Amino acid sequence: MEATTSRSPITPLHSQIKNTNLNPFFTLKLLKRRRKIPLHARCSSSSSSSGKSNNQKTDAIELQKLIEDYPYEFNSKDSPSSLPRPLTSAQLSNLTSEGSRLRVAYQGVRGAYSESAAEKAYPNCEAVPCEQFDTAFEAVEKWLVDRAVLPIENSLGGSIHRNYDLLLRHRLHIVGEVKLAIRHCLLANHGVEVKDLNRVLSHPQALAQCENTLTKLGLVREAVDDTAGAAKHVAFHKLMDAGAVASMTAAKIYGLNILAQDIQDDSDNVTRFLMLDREPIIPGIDKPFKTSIVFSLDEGPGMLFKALAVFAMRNINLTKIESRPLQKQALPTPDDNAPGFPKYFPYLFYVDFEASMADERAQNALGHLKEFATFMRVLGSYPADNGLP
Ligand SMILES: O=C(O)C(=O)C[C@]1(C(=O)O)C=C[C@@H](O)C=C1
Repeated sequence: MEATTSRSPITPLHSQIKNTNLNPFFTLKLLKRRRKIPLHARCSSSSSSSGKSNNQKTDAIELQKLIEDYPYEFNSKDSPSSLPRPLTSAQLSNLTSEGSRLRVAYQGVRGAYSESAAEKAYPNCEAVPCEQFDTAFEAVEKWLVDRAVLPIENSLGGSIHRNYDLLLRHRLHIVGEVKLAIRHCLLANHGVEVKDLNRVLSHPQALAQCENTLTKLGLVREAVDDTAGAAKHVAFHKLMDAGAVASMTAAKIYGLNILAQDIQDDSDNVTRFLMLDREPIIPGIDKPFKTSIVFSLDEGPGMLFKALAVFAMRNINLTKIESRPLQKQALPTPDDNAPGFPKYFPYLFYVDFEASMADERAQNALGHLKEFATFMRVLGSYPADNGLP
């Protein structure tokens, strides 16, 4: 799988994509151009005062190239020479063939477990690094990428709450899940031994998954955005007193030494990732499906019992239940004041159950739940990953 998967040479997508308000067609093409011109490099060179005229010239050339390549996107004000020209079928077929390789957003930098999960979920995809979870959601929403693959729970560390909140705030659909065995290593620069270490850097989930080992070693934990980012930092700054908890892949990429392998507290350390898309998939009954929903209830004795009974009475197995305090900023803005949206009950319940939305039992169960739930949304109905991680 490694050999067939190429990485995006662009620097991680960051929150600047908030300002991208282009139409999807143009954004897709602009992104292809960005692959050749790293975003950060372009920003920093044009902001430096020296060589300003050179930059202006480069910008002009860039704009001219854009006008030539994408005439349909510019009106006569932008391009004095011509009115927009319709797309030719050659341009369209080019786009289709180039676009056939799926671009998949993940959070972190190269070597993160999420990158491996993206590659497992979509073999031969182009994995696109994003700085934050929110950025990955937005990248899909704004058509910068085709899908996102994000962690949702780990067998040792539990739920990734941030992603539960983001699932509600954004309008993406869960179209699949993928489970990945997480095997952590303790990494350090060459020449550094375990006894030299005072501190260790990693993602908070990874630090939590290695709690016993790190406590035994007496290392101070420092949380960073992702495991591979920790490895990169240790290597880049040539730290001699700090190690990183990350994957073997990260060790190879950043040229670090592996001081210890499999340092997670339990050998069965598995993270479940969700595959997200702009459109839902059509649920089937040809293979085992799972459905994820979120709902809220009125306050009162036995309300949750009553809600869960709609599944039990139809012999539907629940695989996960998560309750999250209702946060104003986690609400999907357009529905904020929609009738029936929870105003008083302070919790949202996220439930995964083993049935497809094409299954009559699931439809009846949700119809029943809707009769008394104050809010309900189906987050996705998708094939279950029942294979070995
Ligand atoms: O830091 C990484 O490498 C990630 O991919 C993130 C992440 C997470 O968020 O849980 C993914 C899998 C592991 O459980 C540890 C960290």
